Parts: sequence; structure tokens; C-alpha cells
Amino acid sequence: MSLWPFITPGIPDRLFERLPGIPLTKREIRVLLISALRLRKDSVLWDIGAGTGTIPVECGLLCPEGRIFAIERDNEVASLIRENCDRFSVPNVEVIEGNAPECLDRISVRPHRVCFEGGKSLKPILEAVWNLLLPDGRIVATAGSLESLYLLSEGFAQLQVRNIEVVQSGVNRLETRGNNQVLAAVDPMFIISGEKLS
Ligand SMILES: C[S@@+](CC[C@H](N)C(=O)[O-])C[C@H]1O[C@@H](n2cnc3c(N)ncnc32)[C@H](O)[C@@H]1O
Repeated sequence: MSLWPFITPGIPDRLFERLPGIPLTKREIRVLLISALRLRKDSVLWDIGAGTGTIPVECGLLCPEGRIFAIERDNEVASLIRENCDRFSVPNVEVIEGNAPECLDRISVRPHRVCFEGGKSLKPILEAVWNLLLPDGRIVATAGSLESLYLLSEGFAQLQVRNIEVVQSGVNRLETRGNNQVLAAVDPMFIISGEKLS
């Protein structure tokens, strides 16, 4: 039986292979991000900075007729993405090893959907993917700080991204600490999304 035989997203974090020091988009944030992507069975998704590969795995399962491109600059992390795709028997993920935005012209298929995490070099990535995003495509980015959110909001406005939505997560998980059950916060994230009208 498959490791995740369900039709809903939200694979528990503990089921993924991990590498020390490589962050993972936490399950609850991933679910919000994936809902903002509004996937179709045949979506072409680019996940830029795919890390552990949680998003390619989930989206590969949700889009059995689609193609998922996981873009990752670190070779060791790129191997981890392949391992996680094998682990969950996801056949439709292609890992592109390279630094975005330079490596994006190696991908032969333009995306309907793009996701990435906001960081210092996000403006050139945002501009490059916006030009390549197909009409009616959606773009979703996450930001863990006000600075990243600001850069993303400014970038979305400059590119005239339509129907922009910003959501901030507020998630607590029950944890056992000693003899007590406590609620521990999952780092809040902003999820900013929008679309390119035809
Ligand atoms: C926070 S992790 C992503 C976590 C991922 N969403 C997950 O759930 O596993 C960010 C990843 O982006 C990669 N990265 C950062 N900037 C990049 C760039 N310009 N091009 C390609 N990969 C990049 C890093 O190597 C890192 O593995």
C-alpha cells in the first residue's frame, strides 16, 4: 500500500526523509499553500527552492496527469527530493538541479502554477517566473518575515498580479513537555497568491 493513499493533502512531516539543517514547509502551512495553488489534475507546477520536496510529493499525488518540476540548487538536497518521490511512489516529478532564475530556461514546459519561498533574491525569480507563467496561471509565495512579505507585495504590485490574497497562518500543535501537554506555535507564515489574467 502507498505511504499516503489518501486524496487529501497534509502528509505528516515525520513521514518525509530529512537532511539535517534542511527546512521543511510544515504540514499545516503546506495545506494552505496547496489550497492557494488551486491545482488541476493536469497542472504543470514549478516549485522553486523545493528543499525536502514536500510540495512536489503532495502536488505530484494530487495531479496524476500533471508534471511537477522541483527546482533546487543544492545537489545533496536535490537527491533528497528524488528519495522522497520514490518513498511516496510519485512518478511525475522532475528535479531540476540549478540556481533560479538562471536554470529556469532549462525547463521545456511553461508552468500553470508556480510556488516559491520569499527571500533576498526573490525579485529576479519573481520577474522571471511571471514572464513564463501561462495565462490564467497562479503564483503562490510564502514569507516568514515582514521584509519578505514587503518585497513580495511590492513585486506583485509592480507586475500587476491580479486577485492578490494574503493569508497569515496561526497554528499551534499539542506537544508533551515533561508531564504537561502544551500548545507549541508553528512559526507563522504569510502566504501571498495571485493570478495572471489572460
Ligand atoms: C525552505 S527550503 C524549502 C522547503 C520546502 N518547501 C520543503 O517543504 O521541503 C528552501 C530551499 O530552497 C533552495 N533555494 C534557495 N534559493 C534557491 C534558488 N535561487 N534556486 C534554487 N534553489 C534555491 C535551498 O537550497 C533550500 O533547499
